Amino acid sequence: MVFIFRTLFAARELKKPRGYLRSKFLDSVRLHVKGGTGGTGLPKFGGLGGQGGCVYCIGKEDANLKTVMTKHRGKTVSAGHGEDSRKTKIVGNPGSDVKLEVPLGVTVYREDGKVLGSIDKEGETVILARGGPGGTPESNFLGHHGQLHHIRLDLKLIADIGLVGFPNAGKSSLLKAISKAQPKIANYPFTTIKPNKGIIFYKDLRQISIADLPGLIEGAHINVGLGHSFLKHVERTKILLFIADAQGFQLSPKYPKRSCLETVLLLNKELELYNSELLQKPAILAVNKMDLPGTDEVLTGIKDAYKDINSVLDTLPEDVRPKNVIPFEDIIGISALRRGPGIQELKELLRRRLDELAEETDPNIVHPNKVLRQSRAIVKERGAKVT
Ligand SMILES: Nc1nc2c(ncn2[C@@H]2O[C@H](COP(=O)(O)OP(=O)(O)OP(=O)(O)O)[C@@H](O)[C@H]2O)c(=O)[nH]1
Repeated sequence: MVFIFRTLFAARELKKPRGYLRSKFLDSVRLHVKGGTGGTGLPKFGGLGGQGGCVYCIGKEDANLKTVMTKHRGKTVSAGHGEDSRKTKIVGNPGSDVKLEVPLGVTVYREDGKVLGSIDKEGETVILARGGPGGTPESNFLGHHGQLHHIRLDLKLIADIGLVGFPNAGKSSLLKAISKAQPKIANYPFTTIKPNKGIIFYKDLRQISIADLPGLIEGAHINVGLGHSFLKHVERTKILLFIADAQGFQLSPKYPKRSCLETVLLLNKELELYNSELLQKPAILAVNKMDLPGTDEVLTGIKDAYKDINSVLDTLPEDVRPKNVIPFEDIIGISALRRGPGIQELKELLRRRLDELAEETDPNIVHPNKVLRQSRAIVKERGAKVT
């Protein structure tokens, strides 16, 4: 009997979390960092102590937070102390700096929530803890301690396009169809449990990055499903690409079945509840699985609905209605499976829209969309004109 219990308990203890849940992706790391102490001066000769070294992070394209974590887990990352002043070396050498290589898209937060800086480009640096100054006559020749901080490195993927959709909509299939990424594809929700990033290559060597974010579901903003933990990655993308299953979505029999239009509005609502500023980003809607029967009518229905979406909203259940509806720049039908129809068109469209956006944000170019967006913002600010 005892043997049976022991064996059973041992088996339970040894059981590791399922492979697909053991994600290698880390998007937040906490560290304890300490700048070096300044060296002591030499009063007899007026010698100055060396400055303590700094701990800083530097942007590197292929770095990841997992490596930072494994290297420094449970330890204080400390820079070297400044050298004391000596008879033979009146000014002490500065302490050695410690450099942490971090991926692009990292924001550094201090323990009190203050943002120390962010890393968006290769080689960009942010000081995490400064070294203390060396001893001088003003400080009685005593070196000062370096800064000591608990910091958080928070990664938000930087991509040109952010792919958002409900589980099973075909995000991974689309990523695979238009880029060289190899995401996991399966016919059950939540196959994607970590963000995937792919690069779309064009014949003229142009490259566009696209991030596939794990499936959102109704209530993600209150942490239902995988919650909104991955929604932050949308913040640093330039264009949002919504993908919806033309057949609609039902998470399980206890949840209501949502039509394709309802899933799009629910996605809109989840983004709005997470951060309403996300709705200002240019957005494209791709209705997927157009190879299946009856989907042409669904696409036409959605295009018609978006011609006057506010009147359609009144006919829909209250729980799917967002306060502000995203004005999609394009609505396109695609079939992501086996690079079906619409994929090439979507690839070109993404490129065109990104180019237009770049022109819009260039202050030297007056682009019609820029004028339109600005006038929309003015109307919002001042309210509608009553005549
Ligand atoms: N018929 C058809 N099936 C598709 C198409 N695109 C994707 N699928 C199928 O839909 C299912 C889900 O596809 P995925 O690409 O894994 O969907 P996902 O949105 O990444 O799903 P999550 O990982 O759960 O977020 C798979 O069985 C795909 O084969 C399509 O264009 N046509």
